Amino acid sequence: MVDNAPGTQTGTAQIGVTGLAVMGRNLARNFARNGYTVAVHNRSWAKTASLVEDHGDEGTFVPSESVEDFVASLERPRKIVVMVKAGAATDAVIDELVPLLEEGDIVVDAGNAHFPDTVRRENALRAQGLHFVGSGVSGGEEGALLGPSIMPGGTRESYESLGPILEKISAKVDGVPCCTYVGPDGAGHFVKMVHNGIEYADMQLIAEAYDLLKQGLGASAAEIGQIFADWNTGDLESFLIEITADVLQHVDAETGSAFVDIVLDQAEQKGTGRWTVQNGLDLGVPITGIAEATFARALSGGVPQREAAVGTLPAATTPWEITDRDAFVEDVRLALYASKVVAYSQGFDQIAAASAQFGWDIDRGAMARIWRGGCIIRARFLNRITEAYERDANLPLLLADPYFTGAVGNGVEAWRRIVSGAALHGVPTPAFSSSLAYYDGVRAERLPAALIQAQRDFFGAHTYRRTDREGTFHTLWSGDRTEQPA
Ligand SMILES: NC(=O)C1=CN([C@@H]2O[C@H](COP(=O)(O)OP(=O)(O)OC[C@H]3O[C@@H](n4cnc5c(N)ncnc54)[C@H](OP(=O)(O)O)[C@@H]3O)[C@@H](O)[C@H]2O)C=CC1
Ligand SMILES: O=C(CO)[C@H](O)[C@H](O)COP(=O)(O)O
Repeated sequence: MVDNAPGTQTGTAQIGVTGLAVMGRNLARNFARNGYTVAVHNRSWAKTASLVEDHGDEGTFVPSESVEDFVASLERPRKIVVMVKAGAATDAVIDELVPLLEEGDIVVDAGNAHFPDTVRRENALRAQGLHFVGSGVSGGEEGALLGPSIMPGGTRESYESLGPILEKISAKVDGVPCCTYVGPDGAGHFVKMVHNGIEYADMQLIAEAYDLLKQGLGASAAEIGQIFADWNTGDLESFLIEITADVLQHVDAETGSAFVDIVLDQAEQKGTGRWTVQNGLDLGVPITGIAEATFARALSGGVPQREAAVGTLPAATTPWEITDRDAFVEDVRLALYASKVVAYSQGFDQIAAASAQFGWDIDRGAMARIWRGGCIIRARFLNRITEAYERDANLPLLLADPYFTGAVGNGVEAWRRIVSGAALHGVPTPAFSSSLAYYDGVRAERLPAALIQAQRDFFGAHTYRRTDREGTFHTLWSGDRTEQPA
């Protein structure tokens, strides 16, 4: 049902959506299907018109051609979801909206904004008496329509009126909404950024598992697709494993080849993975799985370097002769699971570090809970992560939770066989390998970092601490080599 023609002003809409490309269009439909009267607007009229024409019967839409009419069509306090391209487009839309709004109105940026932008925008709107909610939304086109995972930040006060609406349209797992208040200003977009970083790691690990099965067993895409389908019935059950099985079994209509074999092997990105890695460096949190996944995309797209290397750099490997196919498949599965736990453990460390740095007080168990459904990284094992943080909300390392210690410990020998086999036989596994190196690093009783500290003190008088007493020291390396308190 369409409540008004463009240009009329009823002020009856309970929520508004501006930006009606794939995500905004489906979010608007989701609100309408859940019984809300939805004001809809897009910079160019065609998208608004086609939404109303194609889906006007799904609920009550109030379409507007101008921003002024759009704002006027909303009941107060207004709740406006902005779903446009991240960056300058979002600022442009906010700048247009703000002069038309009144104290207490809520602007929700549901795009993939970079969290420092969200902090800036929240400050600016708060100074004008408005609420600004930077909210992560994950689930793609289908999730937006059927129930995404929603990660709203901003003020708690804004969540009191906005939260119930967002919870209603979100995915549900065991009746629990995949939406909760994340924390002040940029917290929601930060959590969405880390979600995407983990998404990169998960996808890279799956791609490496596929490559291992392809190169190790010489298996076809369809055969590997069947292995992934089998894995999806166990601990690895997840949206990404499920779609991987589907993609690998898909045949290109034009050539009759496996679809994956005709796709150019250069992975692109819009940038959320890169932001996650940049932030990991800023916070000093080793998110090696996410970083390797991001760099692996960069390597795949490094055409001049790849052209210079292919056929030039010696492989110097012997063929990987696998005698027990089933045992190899099981080793890859265990290595994938263990590497995946490392990537999530590192991502949750990053959330904890940012939460402490920015005073966000993010509940990591709640984040795992709202990622169980609706989003791209939804997976059975997120239940286990939720349980781990319920056991200990301040868990310093997810890997050290007894469940994960056991699960990863169970696969560690398989993991070593796979990573060493891949190195011996020249199969690139950056995320599997770096995750195992992280595991061995974080569990080591003593690290060679001691030598780095000694070197730093030698060449730059950077000082060091001792294992046997408190204090900071410097050795007179170019003098008599006595030690002095620093
Ligand atoms: N696609 C996905 O799977 C997901 C996307 N997101 C995020 O959601 C947001 C929307 O994504 P998506 O639906 O894919 O659409 P796009 O990111 O392709 O953005 C297109 C929309 O932005 C509008 N727009 C662009 N520039 C401006 C501007 N200067 N002023 C006003 N409007 C502008 C367009 O209007 P017009 O029609 O007039 O050009 C259109 O409505 C993005 O921030 C994206 O990162 C989040 C999760 C998943
Ligand atoms: O936000 C998302 C899902 O939650 C998008 O799917 C994500 O932006 C895709 O990222 P990229 O294009 O960098 O692979």
